[in-house]
Amino acid sequence: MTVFICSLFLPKTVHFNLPGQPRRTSSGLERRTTAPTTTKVKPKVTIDPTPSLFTPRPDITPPQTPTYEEEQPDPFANEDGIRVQFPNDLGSPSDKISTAWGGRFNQPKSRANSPPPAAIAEHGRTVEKARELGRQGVIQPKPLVRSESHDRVFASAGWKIVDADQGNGGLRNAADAAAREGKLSEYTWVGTLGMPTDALDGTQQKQDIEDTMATEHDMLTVFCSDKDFDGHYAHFCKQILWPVFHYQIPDNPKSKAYEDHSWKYYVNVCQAFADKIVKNWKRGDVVWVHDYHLLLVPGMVRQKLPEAKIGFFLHVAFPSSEVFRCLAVRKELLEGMLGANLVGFQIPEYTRHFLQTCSRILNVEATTEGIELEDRFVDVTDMAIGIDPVSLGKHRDEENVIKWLKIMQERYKGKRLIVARDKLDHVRGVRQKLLSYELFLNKHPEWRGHTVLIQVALSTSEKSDLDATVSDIVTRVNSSWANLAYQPVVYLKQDIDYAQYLALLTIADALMITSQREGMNLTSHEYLFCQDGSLLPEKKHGSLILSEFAGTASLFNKNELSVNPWDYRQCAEAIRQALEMSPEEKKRRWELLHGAVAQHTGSHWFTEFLTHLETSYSGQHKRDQTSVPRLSIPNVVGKYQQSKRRLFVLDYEGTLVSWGPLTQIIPVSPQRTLDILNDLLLDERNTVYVMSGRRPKELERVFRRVPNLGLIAENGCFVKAAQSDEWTEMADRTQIETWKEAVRPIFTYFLERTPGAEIEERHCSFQFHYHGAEDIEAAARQASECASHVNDACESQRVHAIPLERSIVVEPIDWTKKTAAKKVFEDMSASGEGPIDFLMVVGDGREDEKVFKWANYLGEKTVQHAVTVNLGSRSTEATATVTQGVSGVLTCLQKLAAASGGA
Ligand SMILES: O=P(O)(O)OC[C@H]1O[C@H](O[C@H]2O[C@H](CO)[C@@H](O)[C@H](O)[C@H]2O)[C@H](O)[C@@H](O)[C@@H]1O
Repeated sequence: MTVFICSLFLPKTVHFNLPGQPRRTSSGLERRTTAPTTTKVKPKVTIDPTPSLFTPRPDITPPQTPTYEEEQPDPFANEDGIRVQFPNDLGSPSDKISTAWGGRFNQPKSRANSPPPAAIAEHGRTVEKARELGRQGVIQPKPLVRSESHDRVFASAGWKIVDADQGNGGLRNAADAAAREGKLSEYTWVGTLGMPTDALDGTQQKQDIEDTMATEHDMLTVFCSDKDFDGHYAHFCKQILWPVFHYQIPDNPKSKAYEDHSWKYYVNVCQAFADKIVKNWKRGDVVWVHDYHLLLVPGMVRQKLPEAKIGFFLHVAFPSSEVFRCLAVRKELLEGMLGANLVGFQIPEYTRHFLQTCSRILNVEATTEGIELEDRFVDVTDMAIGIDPVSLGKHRDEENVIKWLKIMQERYKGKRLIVARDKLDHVRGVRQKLLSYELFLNKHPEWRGHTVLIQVALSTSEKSDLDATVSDIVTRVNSSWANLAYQPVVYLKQDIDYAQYLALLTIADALMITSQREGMNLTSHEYLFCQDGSLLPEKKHGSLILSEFAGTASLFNKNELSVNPWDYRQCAEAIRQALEMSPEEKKRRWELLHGAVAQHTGSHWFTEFLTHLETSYSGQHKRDQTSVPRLSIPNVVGKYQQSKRRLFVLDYEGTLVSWGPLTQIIPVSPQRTLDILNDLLLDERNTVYVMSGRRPKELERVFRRVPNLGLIAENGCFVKAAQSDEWTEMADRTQIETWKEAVRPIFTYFLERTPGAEIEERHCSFQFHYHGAEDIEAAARQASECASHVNDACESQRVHAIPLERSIVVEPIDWTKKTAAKKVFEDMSASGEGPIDFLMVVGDGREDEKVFKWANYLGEKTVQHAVTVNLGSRSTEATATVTQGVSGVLTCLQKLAAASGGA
């Protein structure tokens, strides 16, 4: 069994050694597909000449920026040649995000802009459209900078597989840790190389790269055209999904979240992933798809492989349904995700949002466990990712980190340091942080000259005014309070290497995260780890200032200094608190925070998800109609004859008679049904209950000619015991009346806006029917809105609105067919007439599933023979099915009644 870990970027990519260009020399041999061109003497090239802030002292030599004059070790690899996975939330330090895709000198350039996007070309308005988009801030593909000779150079260049600097470091670290701990044996990554590949089309080299990735690195390479990748990643992911998932509200005039041509590229890339998976999948394999880049993949794979075990995990936030519903392709995205057997989120808030969004937009039933689709159930859960303390510990103790610590100790002697490393995009809240720091210095003159904010800011492809705004604030703060010996803000608009990063986290007095939204934030975990005092005992247990909008906050129980990044006063106060907190208080908080980090490791997350997926899959698989065996009548007859006390719980419409809409006058029960029930009741060992959504009076009328029959009405809210004329109201009347008062005006409101719809009120439920509506589609939208309103308004009242076929029903959560059946069973068991040793439940609907589940879980000790039978087409908890519908059920009951005589 192989686990396919599907993520947009593979952990490895290709480095080309071009003539006259620096040679990269991390692990792996250089390969050459075609004959090498003559290599001239290589000029000395220095990459990434990070200007140092720190004045080197003769006695302390800072680690040098590596050059490529000679074969150099990978500057980001450790001694074993293993490349360090840099901070989980941001990617590698060498990853200049703006130039990452198609911008590296040692990888081909993109053909993305040639020809122009179809939608633009089709309208014949290329220039005009481009200008218009430009005015709106949309980044258009840059002019083509490659040529045929460019392609030839790459096609004949030597190449090697190297560790990639793009992608989700948290995921990779978690997979590595799980594998190291022996919890993950066979796995294969599926992803792209994170570089343009059009230039390699038709070359042997492309095939060789694909083969090497597969055979030597267990990685399946997904190739897509540069145009598809660019439209998918730079546009649809970055301009539409990323902002919307992080609450950059599309109503904002600057929002780019409109429906545009990039959707089709998103579809194409997802399809390329799905095709690759389908081609390589074998029965029993697990497909685990990651993050917002690949939302459609689970659905696409499910279409081709209905049996596949598919998990999906969203690493970023999932917004409230009010924000998500602004996406033009909202349905498609949700349906794509629901192709999985298990959908996972970082924290409960995102899970809640997703369940609510599905219920509102897709009009499906959402329970706390997941989503009930027509033909299957999708489990939904949350489990927070974490870091890998073992490998982090190793890196933290490396010589380079210690060197940098010394440098910084010297440079910032006597200063208190607040540190941060963020992507410079709006959602990370760097602007808010700087403004809060400015306010802090204004309010607390005593801290001027003694505190420094070190902000590392990584550029992004997002061209925005944010860059300028942030630089202005930095200049303003520095010009207000700096002097020759002091600079209050050190602002690095570039990345730092891994050793510097770990040194920064170790020497800090506080880490400040002010994300406006963030899926998780593992930088804070790494910081807490580095604050254990093992390298710098005098700098330990530093404070964590953390936005309440970062997913991580939900793990920390407010032991961090929790802030709302928009509340500058609160943030400024948190800085003061962090700096002035007593050592005891810092220690107390750190221990609790560190405990949470140690408990939620990446490896734990990884294995927990796969275990949950296994359970979800087997549960769901068991319920798939095709895998539930046909009811064997001889077998049931055998059990029936062995038993002394029997209970039958039989659904009415759809099971004992053909189904009729609840609003219609109840059909007269066919004589055959009544006769069979009477035959069954001739045997004194039998007790028979019929359960229905109908009102008590209706059931009484229908079954008046079946004396001694027990009845369960209104889906479990009323029970009439067999041999009794009295109804017992199971539900709490006051509670019912209270929520009905809240629901009534909501129903009336939507009724007025849905011509042709009608409301049906029962004792314990309300139903909004729209099968007679003039415009069914509009009515379905109104009904789903109505259900959301009811669910919001009555959240605390133990009632829920559920979409049904052309209606929604609002009914209590605590009284169901299951609770009624259970009560009947318990009362009979307590009656002193001996245990029930035969229980048969037959039904066809959603409500009956709960009864099946209850009956199956009773176990042999409680009831020797429990038979649960489903005759619907849905996935089911029942242990058997009948395929001939009502007639099949009646035949079975008839045979049982006949078998009584022979007992
Ligand atoms: O920038 P992208 O290539 O689109 O990827 C988005 C980010 O993905 C990763 O971060 C996300 O996952 C982290 C681990 O689960 C989580 O802590 C974080 O909040 C998420 O945003 C990746 O680590 C980042 O570098 C990417 O920017």
